[in-house]
Amino acid sequence: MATKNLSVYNLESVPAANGMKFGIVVAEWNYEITGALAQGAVDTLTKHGVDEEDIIVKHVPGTFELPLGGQYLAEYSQVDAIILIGCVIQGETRHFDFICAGVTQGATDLNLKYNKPFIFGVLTTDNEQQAMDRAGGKLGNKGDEAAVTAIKMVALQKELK
Ligand SMILES: Nc1c(NC[C@H](O)[C@H](O)[C@H](O)CO)[nH]c(=O)[nH]c1=O
Ligand SMILES: CC(=O)[C@@H](O)COP(=O)(O)O
Repeated sequence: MATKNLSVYNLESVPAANGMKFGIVVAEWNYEITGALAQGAVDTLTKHGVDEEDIIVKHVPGTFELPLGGQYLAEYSQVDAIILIGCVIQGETRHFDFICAGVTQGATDLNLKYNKPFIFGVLTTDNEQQAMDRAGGKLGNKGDEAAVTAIKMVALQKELK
């Protein structure tokens, strides 16, 4: 089955995001990738009505630190949702497996601990080309997907509160 383009979505399915506030935590590892993902997320948020001043962008050393960086934003800022941006590329050892497991469990735990959307904007790839393809390449930008997901989850929570 063909891999989905991460930047292709039904625009009408995305609620207006005016007034919503977002945090974005960006891993510095593979920054040529994560920087592009973060820019895609910011561009998509603003396209759907978010003011740039309502987007807080912070950086952490690596993907393993994303959950704690997200927790800092949840504790010390007033954002409605937090997007975690990282790129883990398989190396020679099993380190890849442990980073991916740690960020996945960490992000999952934060969603439930804070009753707030923490969006998994992390690429976990076999090689750099797969990452490039998903950071503004032929398969779109995972940052776009993460931003749309964040908007939809914030809108859902506002609807139900
Ligand atoms: N290999 C990658 C890493 N490794 C660093 C870890 O994320 C972490 O910062 C370190 O283990 C110290 O706790 N990080 C990535 O984001 N991507 C990688 O491919
Ligand atoms: C995913 C990683 O931590 C990776 O870059 C480390 O490479 P290696 O497994 O070859 O040490």
